[in-house]
Formats: sequence, structure tokens, C-alpha cells
Amino acid sequence: MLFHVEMTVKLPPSMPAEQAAEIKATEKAYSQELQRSGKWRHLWRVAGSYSNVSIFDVEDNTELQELVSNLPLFPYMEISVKPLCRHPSSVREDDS
Ligand SMILES: O=C(O)CC1=CCC(=O)O1
Repeated sequence: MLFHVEMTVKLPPSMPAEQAAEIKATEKAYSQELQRSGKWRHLWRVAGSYSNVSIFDVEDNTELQELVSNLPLFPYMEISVKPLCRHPSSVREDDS
């Protein structure tokens, strides 16, 4: 199942810079592992913001919840999820 996920990062201004850098580095490693596995298909920065738009390809809602809630930045993000299905006019056979 494909999901459109928008994440907006809201780190508390009081968080020490070293702690923020450590969480971001752990987040990067975790997200890159998921991207390589094919579960996190796309990761785009929303220009001009500290938000991303992502496409996840997972088994079901439960797997999405598990992956997203394990993100190191999860406690510091607002997240919205939209389920996707194939558009009948799409010319991309593999939905890439
Ligand atoms: O910077 C972000 O948008 C949050 C994030 C998701 C994956 C990652 O590496 O950073």
C-alpha cells in the first residue's frame, strides 16, 4: 500500500544544538535504511520549510504506524497521512 506522508519538524528552541544534531543524524541513518529497503520510496523537502513529503510503500496501516513512530524525530513532528491508489490515467506502469 502506498501512503503520502507529510512531516513537519518542530524541535523545541530550548533543545541543545548537540542533542538536535544527534537526533537528526540518527533520523538520517534510519530513513536511509528504509529508503534502501524500498519501504520509503520518495523523500522530498518542501521548499522553504522544515517539512518533507514522502511516499511509503508498506504492507498496511500497522506497518506504516510502526515505521513512522520509530522515527527519532517522531516526538518532534506533526505528521499527516493520506492513503494513495493508482490513478487510472497514470502512464507509469510501476508507479515509480
Ligand atoms: O528533515 C526532515 O524532513 C525530517 C527527516 C525525515 C527523514 C530525515 O532524514 O529527516
